[in-house]
Parts: sequence; structure tokens; C-alpha cells
Amino acid sequence: MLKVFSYQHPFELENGQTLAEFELTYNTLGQLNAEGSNVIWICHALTANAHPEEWWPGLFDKKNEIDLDRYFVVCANILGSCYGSTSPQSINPETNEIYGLNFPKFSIRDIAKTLNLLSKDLGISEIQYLMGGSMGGMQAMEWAIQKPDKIKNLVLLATSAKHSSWGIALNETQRMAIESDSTFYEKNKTAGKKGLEAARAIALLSYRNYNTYRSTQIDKKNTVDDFRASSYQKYQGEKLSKRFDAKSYWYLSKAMDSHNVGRNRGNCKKALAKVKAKTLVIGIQSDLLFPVEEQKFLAERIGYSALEIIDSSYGHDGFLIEVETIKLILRKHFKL
Ligand SMILES: CC(=O)SCCNC(=O)CCNC(=O)[C@H](O)C(C)(C)COP(=O)(O)OP(=O)(O)OC[C@H]1O[C@@H](n2cnc3c(N)ncnc32)[C@H](O)[C@@H]1OP(=O)(O)O
Ligand SMILES: N[C@@H](CCO)C(=O)O
Repeated sequence: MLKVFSYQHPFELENGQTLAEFELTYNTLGQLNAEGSNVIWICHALTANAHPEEWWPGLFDKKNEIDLDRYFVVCANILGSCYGSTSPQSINPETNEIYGLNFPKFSIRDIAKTLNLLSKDLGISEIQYLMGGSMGGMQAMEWAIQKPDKIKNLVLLATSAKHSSWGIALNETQRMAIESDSTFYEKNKTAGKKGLEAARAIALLSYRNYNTYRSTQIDKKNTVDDFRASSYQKYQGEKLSKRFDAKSYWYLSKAMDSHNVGRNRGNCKKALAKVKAKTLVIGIQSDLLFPVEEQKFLAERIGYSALEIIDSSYGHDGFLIEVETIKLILRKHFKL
């Protein structure tokens, strides 16, 4: 059952704009101990929700070896996402109208601040394990830099210290697809649906790779049109547009682009040096979106860190799919 954190105070964003208030939906598993210190906190990626048992099956559900009775597991739907938290689809309390594209842009740094406000409201004094993949890893590292004494162990998967020009170009291309859908500017629930489908199809090319398509999208030998790869792209686009909102996608991709831990902190090296958590950085060998050199960059600059590279053919989405390997790596480094 989703819970709701309602922050009824003005929240200043990094860009100087202010949200009059915001809400985050979140899920918890287990019980918080008296000290508020037995916490596993999961930060979700771009299109995920606050149910890690759905998108990280086997890692955070009852079947898993992680003794969920020992921990209080928290996962919040991030600001701007469409799974219940304040987003472009929310009503602006100052106008009583749907925000739509009047919603302010926000950064990964802002998202991390909202998560910390929720953790304070929950009475959490320290987080034993803070974990996140991709955009979730961006949030987790920002939080560990902002609150270095609060985060004891940090797990960063398939992520980077600063979103690369390659990643920004991919996001901009996806936003171009969304913006080319004239319905995107409407305020109804399906605004930008076709544009979002095209954006997802573009994104998928960065989440997978040549080998994953070669091995799964095989056509009969005399095929001349209507290839399986074509129907797969259309299917994945439709699959996302059934559960996600184009404006949320647009804003969250902008937040990803904003990610740079070194901004106004000197540089990434100085920023990462603030992390006190024991850190495990996990990369996916075939990741085209967040190449392993970005995880090596993180591990080399975070004081107390280890690096593990998973030899997976899945590409970037391997951080969601290679759960059995991730579990082994977690057990190797932590007493989880
Ligand atoms: C319920 C929720 O998802 S809520 C939020 C959670 N979601 C997220 O976090 C997003 C991250 N998760 C993901 O992106 C996915 O779960 C992944 C990456 C882990 C796996 O992606 P999936 O789409 O499940 O698997 P995959 O990419 O292998 O595609 C298989 C699907 O494509 C279909 N498919 C495969 N080839 C084709 C084709 N040529 N034409 C049409 N459909 C095809 C399969 O039938 C299968 O359909 P399904 O959706 O009924 O399972
Ligand atoms: N494919 C996942 C990860 C993207 O980084 C998602 O849609 O959230």
C-alpha cells in the first residue's frame, strides 16, 4: 500500500524556482528500529516506481535472501514521476490548475533533497544501504555527498558522476520525438503518447545492443518487411506509454541531464571525496549508455570503494536483469 509524504512548505529548487509544496509516494517493507538506523533505501531509475519488487524481482522481495526482517526497506517515487508523487500532472496549489509544462525543471540534487526530507519525516537517523541504478545511482550519490554521515554503505550501479554528452544527446533526441507530437502540449492524460513511444524506442537502443537484438529479434529467412525488430520497438513504445506520462518523461530526462556532482563543488573529484560511505560500484561490461569507464571514474575517486564489472550481454538494462549476479556481488562485499 503506497504511503504519501506531504511536505507542506515552500521547497526551493537548485534553479532558484520554488515548489509551494510537494508530495512523494513511497513504499516500506519491515520495521524501523528504535534508533532509526536499520534502513535499506532504494532509488529507482527513470521509468520505475516505488515497487522494487516489480522491477528488481528477486532482489527486494520475500523470496530473496536479504533478511528483510532485519531491515526497514524504503523506496520512494521520485519528484516529477507519474506514480503518485508531485509531477507535471499534479495540481499547482497556487493556481488550482494542472501544472503541465508550467512545472518547474528540477535537478538530481533537488530529488536527493526531497528524499532526505522524507527520511527525516520517517525518523531515519542513518541509512545502512543506499542503492540505485542509472538515474537512481545519480540520486544515491548526490544524497551521499549532501549527507555523508547519514549514508553508511552505498551501492551505485550503471551510473556516472556527470551525465555524459552522449547521454544528453540521447535524451535530447528523445525529447525531440516527444516535442514533435503536437498533443504533448495538451493537458490530458494521453498528451504526447505517440511521441513518448518513439522516445522509448530510441532509449531502448541505448539500453540494449547489437547482440541482444541479434539473439531475440530473429526473422524468417525470406522476410522483406514487418521485421521482428520493428514490432519489438513499437511494442516497447506502447508498453511504456500505457504506464508512463510523456511530461514526466520529458522532465525526468532533463533532470538526468542536470546530473553533475561537481557543479558548484569545484569538480567531480572534490565532490566525490566528500562521500564517507563504504561504496560498491557495479558496471555492466556491454553498457552503451553508462560505459564502464564511468564506473571506474567513480570508484577511483570515492575514498572507500570497490568496483565490480558484470560481464553481461544485456547492456545498460543488465543492472535490472542480472539480479542473481548482483546478489552474489552484494553478498561478497556486504553482510546483507
Ligand atoms: C510494471 C512496471 O514495469 S512498473 C515500473 C517498473 N519498470 C521499470 O523499472 C522499468 C525498468 N524495467 C524494464 O525496462 C524492464 O522490466 C526490463 C528492461 C527489466 C525488461 O524489459 P522487458 O520488456 O520486460 O523484457 P524484454 O525487453 O526482453 O521484452 C520482452 C517483451 O517484449 C515482447 N517482445 C519481444 N519481441 C517482440 C517483438 N518482436 N514484437 C513484439 N513484442 C515482442 C515479449 O513478448 C515480452 O513481452 P512482455 O512485455 O509481455 O513480457
Ligand atoms: N530501462 C530502465 C532503466 C533506464 O535507465 C527504465 O526504463 O527505467
